[in-house]
Amino acid sequence: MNNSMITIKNVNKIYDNTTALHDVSLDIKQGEFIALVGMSGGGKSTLLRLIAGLEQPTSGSVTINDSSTDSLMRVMFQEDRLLPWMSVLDNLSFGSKDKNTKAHARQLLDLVELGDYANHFPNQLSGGQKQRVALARALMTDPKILLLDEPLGALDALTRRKMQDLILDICQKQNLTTILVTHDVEEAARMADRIVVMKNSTNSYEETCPKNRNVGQIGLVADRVLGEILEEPTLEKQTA
Ligand SMILES: Nc1ncnc2c1ncn2[C@@H]1O[C@H](COP(=O)(O)OP(=O)(O)OP(=O)(O)O)[C@@H](O)[C@H]1O
Repeated sequence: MNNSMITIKNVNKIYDNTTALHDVSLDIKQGEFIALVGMSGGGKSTLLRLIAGLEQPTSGSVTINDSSTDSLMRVMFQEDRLLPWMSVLDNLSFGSKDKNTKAHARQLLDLVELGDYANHFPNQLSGGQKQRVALARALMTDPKILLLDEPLGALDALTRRKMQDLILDICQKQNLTTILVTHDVEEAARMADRIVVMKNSTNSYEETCPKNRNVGQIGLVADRVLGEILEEPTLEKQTA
């Protein structure tokens, strides 16, 4: 049985004179957690945008192997993108008066441990709390695919670590197919089933992470991945 959720086949994405993606192929299984890492400008966010359907490839194909609905996929960004004039609860339910919608929103706030903050406004929350609201909001439509574009980049190390555990726990329990773009190789090694390194706009290196890994294994995987990333010639060398 083919249980692949996302199939990316020979994708190229060219903007004017810039090749953002070159011959990228990737098969992502249902329930798999993928981390995309690599040098700045390597095409990570571009690939995420193509998967989200926000842009189209120049050539090649991105196929989502599920009956497409609007709620299939949700993206979470580095900025929380909450509406400042709405309470936390309304940010999830978009002000809906529907009892079921509100109950679902409250359930999700409990899930992200913010049950007591439903009536707060975004400016009354810490950065980590705002990102937890953003996570709860992303889950409102019961998506099957979660796309995470550096969602923890602005958080301090301790909050970041707690958010990593929370996201992992939710993704596992809800069997979400997840793609995380991150600059933090240790975060990738801690969270992902598979790490894909974008090198010269190509996904030329992959690392499968051991299950139930310990701290030592996380460190080893992170080191190897970092070594792969740093092998890439600098931008100056590429254009020379
Ligand atoms: N809309 C656009 N128009 C023109 N060029 C773009 C556009 N979006 C991305 N690019 C270029 O494509 C390349 C890949 O960009 P992308 O943002 O995908 O990289 P990234 O790996 O996510 O980088 P970072 O880690 O810095 O966020 C870069 O050279 C970038 O300048």
